[in-house]
Amino acid sequence: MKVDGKDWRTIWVERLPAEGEGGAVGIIDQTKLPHRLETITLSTLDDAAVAISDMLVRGAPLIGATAAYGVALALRDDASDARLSSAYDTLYATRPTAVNLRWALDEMLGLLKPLRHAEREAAAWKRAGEIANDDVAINRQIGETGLELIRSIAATKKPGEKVNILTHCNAGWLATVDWGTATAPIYRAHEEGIDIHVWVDETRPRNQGAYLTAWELGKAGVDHHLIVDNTGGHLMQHGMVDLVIVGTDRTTASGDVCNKIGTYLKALAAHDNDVPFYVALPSSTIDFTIDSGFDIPIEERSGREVSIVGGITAEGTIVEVQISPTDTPTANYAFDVTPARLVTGLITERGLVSADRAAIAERFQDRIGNAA
Ligand SMILES: CSC[C@@H](O)[C@@H](O)C(=O)COP(=O)(O)O
Repeated sequence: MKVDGKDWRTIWVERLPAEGEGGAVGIIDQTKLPHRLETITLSTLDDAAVAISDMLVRGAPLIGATAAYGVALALRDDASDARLSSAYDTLYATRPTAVNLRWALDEMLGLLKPLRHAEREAAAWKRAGEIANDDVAINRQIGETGLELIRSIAATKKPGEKVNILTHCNAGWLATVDWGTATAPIYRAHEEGIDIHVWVDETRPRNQGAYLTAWELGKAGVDHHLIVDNTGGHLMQHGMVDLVIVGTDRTTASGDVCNKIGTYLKALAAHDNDVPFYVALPSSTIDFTIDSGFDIPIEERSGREVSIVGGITAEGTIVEVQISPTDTPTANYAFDVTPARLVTGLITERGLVSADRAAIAERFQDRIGNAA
């Protein structure tokens, strides 16, 4: 997406490996947004692993793409089976919930394992690049699917009325390589001149809505308001939300949706108010090995994320402040599960799919066999 007139992706190749020199990957350091747009270079497997676990990159599809490049970086001086397998394990351990991580690592391992050691590094860079490029094309397609939904709602509006969309967390271009999942339909609708407005949940504790989604939408010129996490129910009761679109870190074969903590409460409020609740996802986010959402591992992160909030002072200094008594115990569950019955539909690269086992199996028949 464009930021101040310049085209950006969240991850890119800075240097392919050449004689005697390893490759390198550039990323936007998302821990610095929205106050600073800074990039850093990943040159080693550990750089990639830390970027994922410390959330310099985050969002299920981008975690997958970064892991793929992490494998490529790992093979620089050693392309043995042992190195491949330790790179897999190191990257797999970074974050537990987003299944795109396992998907991307399996893609890499499946391709590289049968190759001769001397062929592996170049093949890894090529496949990681394809995974990144495919993500862009898939999200663009998700945008087309979702655009139809937004168009049909826009057709019911009186002149001057906006289509109001609520989103949670950041399933924007920053969570992918480009376009985003939940935001792709929003950006496409904006491009088409449809009058849209987005309610952006701040998304405590890490504030992906406040720090990232609000920044993205602002840079793209999409009308939006940042709201605190508990506002959605009130807005829905007052007819101020036409549809909810969120992303997902893992959706099961039966259509249960795991996404950022708080998503479930939005789905409940949407259900109670007859507001359509859609989930946008690439098929790499479907875990065909799991049926119930309650079998999905839920990441628990440091309590510091709950008790300490970062921001910028009026003087432009970035600071962290403690918001609770220093000795208050905290709990930090990063994701929750929205049962399929609360999901109106899945917005995918293969069109709109019902959140139920038969519909998912029918649309993604070819993917089921690949499930580990
Ligand atoms: C297109 S991204 C989908 C999800 O990964 C997104 O909604 C989300 O929950 C991100 O969580 P994060 O903890 O920031 O990685």
